[in-house]
Amino acid sequence: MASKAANRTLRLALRGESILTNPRYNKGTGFTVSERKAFGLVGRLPYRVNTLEQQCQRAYDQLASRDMPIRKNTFLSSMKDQNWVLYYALIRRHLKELIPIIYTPTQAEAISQYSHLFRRSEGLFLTYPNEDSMEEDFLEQTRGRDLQLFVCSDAEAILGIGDQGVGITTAKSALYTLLGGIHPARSLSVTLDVGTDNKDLLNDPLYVGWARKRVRGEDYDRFIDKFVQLVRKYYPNSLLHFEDFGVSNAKRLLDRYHGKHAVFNDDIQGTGAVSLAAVMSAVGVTKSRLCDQRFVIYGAGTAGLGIARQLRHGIVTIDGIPVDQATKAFYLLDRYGLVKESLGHKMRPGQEEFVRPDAEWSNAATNEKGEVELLEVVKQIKPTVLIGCSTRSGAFTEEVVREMGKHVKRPVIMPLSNPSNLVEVEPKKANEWTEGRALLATGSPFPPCHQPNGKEYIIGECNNALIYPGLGFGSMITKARTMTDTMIIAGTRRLAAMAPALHDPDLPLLPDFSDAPMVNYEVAVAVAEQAIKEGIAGVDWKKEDVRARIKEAQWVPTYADYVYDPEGLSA
Ligand SMILES: NC(=O)C1=CN([C@@H]2O[C@H](COP(=O)(O)OP(=O)(O)OC[C@H]3O[C@@H](n4cnc5c(N)ncnc54)[C@H](O)[C@@H]3O)[C@@H](O)[C@H]2O)C=CC1
Ligand SMILES: CC(=O)C(=O)O
Ligand SMILES: [Mg+2]
Repeated sequence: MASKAANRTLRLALRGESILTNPRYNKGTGFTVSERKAFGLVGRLPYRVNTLEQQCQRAYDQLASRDMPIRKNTFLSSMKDQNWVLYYALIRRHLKELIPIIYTPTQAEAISQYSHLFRRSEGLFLTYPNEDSMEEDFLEQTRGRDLQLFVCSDAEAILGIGDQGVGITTAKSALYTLLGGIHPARSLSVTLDVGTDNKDLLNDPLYVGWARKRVRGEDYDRFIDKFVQLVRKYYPNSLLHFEDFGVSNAKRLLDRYHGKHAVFNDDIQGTGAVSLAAVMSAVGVTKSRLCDQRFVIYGAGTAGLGIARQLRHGIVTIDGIPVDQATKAFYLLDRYGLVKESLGHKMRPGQEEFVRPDAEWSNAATNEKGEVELLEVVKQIKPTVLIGCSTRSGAFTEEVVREMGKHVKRPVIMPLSNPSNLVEVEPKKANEWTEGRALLATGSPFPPCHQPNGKEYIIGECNNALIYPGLGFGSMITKARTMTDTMIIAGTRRLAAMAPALHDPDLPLLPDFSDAPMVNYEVAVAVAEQAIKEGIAGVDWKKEDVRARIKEAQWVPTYADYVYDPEGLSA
């Protein structure tokens, strides 16, 4: 891979053990003969110098000898603690195979066992009882660092596995580097530990987080705000990425800080964007428009509402339909069935935007609690698009899917819940129940299905990782003061334009994850161009220079040449 990084020379003040134990600079057997002499490593390493390629081969063989995905996950996480270049170079060489190991689905298991698998911590931990020393703790980990990205989580709604106390941000940061090209030293994962309501963790004597009930209300807001203000004070041009916050906080926090700092909620905006791209690709296949669709969204929480808003925004901006009219295309369901007026206080903030009038449902069949369930909504509405983000495994039953397939030639079915075992319907079944007509996309990777004509149908992976690293990089690189909806739409359109299904309806709705670095690069370019166009960028680049600037700024996992210099870098 040709890049500036390949030819860099770094002047380092570290020697001996201190360079070998620093994952940012360690090369292991990759240190050259002259580097070994300069850095006091001749007697500390076996004789043979390996190329990065050879190191990757050895690491891959070691990885392959581990049979269970979770064992591969822990192996890779140790490797990240030892040698960043090797870790990222190895995964880049086997992207499609290894992303499911370091991300969904295996990372869900790693997070749920975090306290038991614990070896070494990564990133910054800000814990509620240490609130008074937060600034000191923050500065201790960040002082002198050129940070551009903070990925934070309070771990209340990790993927679909719920409250995990501590978790996810390191995986999301790693994907920023792998797929977006962000220098791993420029991002920091931050755990905001405000306790947990997960009884298993509270009762686990090995739990490493703060074993108290979650702090909520004003105390919670003050704690989070203190952190956000530190980011704003010390890193005013950084991007603050929120991940897997609980449904009562995710949108609220995004709204609170939007416009004040460049903030991004991945579950709301990233998921909304990738889902809109998938649906744009599907309407390309069905030769219809976004505004022709009837959308049923099952699970109206953080992701479900984010998707509904983003799809609506797409209808408004792409098809030019007024927002009130666009809203009418959406039918949301949550724990209490269809979101309709009479739900009253059961409705959570945000759902009221999409509430259906009761009168529309006066003749609908209800369950014993008076709720209109999914099957009935599908019967009445005959949706063209069915999206799941409910964490309820198997919710798209055979009856539901067959009913949908009765009325629509190419039903678009997107069961997005992660990890894989929580998927609303296995793509293989949805494919079978619609005789191969369904246009499918899932949140986690699934094997291809077989069509009745014997052809393979590859399942597009509708995961925010296909777009958030590019959205984030495009915003950061241009020092955008805020992440605007129009920047997100620009990135989404660029992603949708790369959909394989646009060229052949038998191909997947979204690009393959093995192309995710290229896809995210294109997204970053689109976002950066838009930020410059809107006048909110902190750089004054010409549009025609954006591609080269981004390429040049991307970190690639190759070894730099090192020169010993007592005045050089030491961290
Ligand atoms: N593919 C992707 O890129 C993404 C997928 N997700 C997945 O979506 C799922 C939901 O995530 P969030 O929205 O963050 O969680 P959330 O907790 O905010 O939302 C889940 C919603 O589903 C509802 N729900 C639960 N059981 C239900 C049932 N039986 N019937 C109907 N609704 C039910 C809940 O009341 C809640 O409103 C998770 O599995 C997550 O991994 C989330 C973000 C991105
Ligand atoms: C992919 C993701 O962000 C989630 O499942 O929460
Ligand atoms: Mg998430």
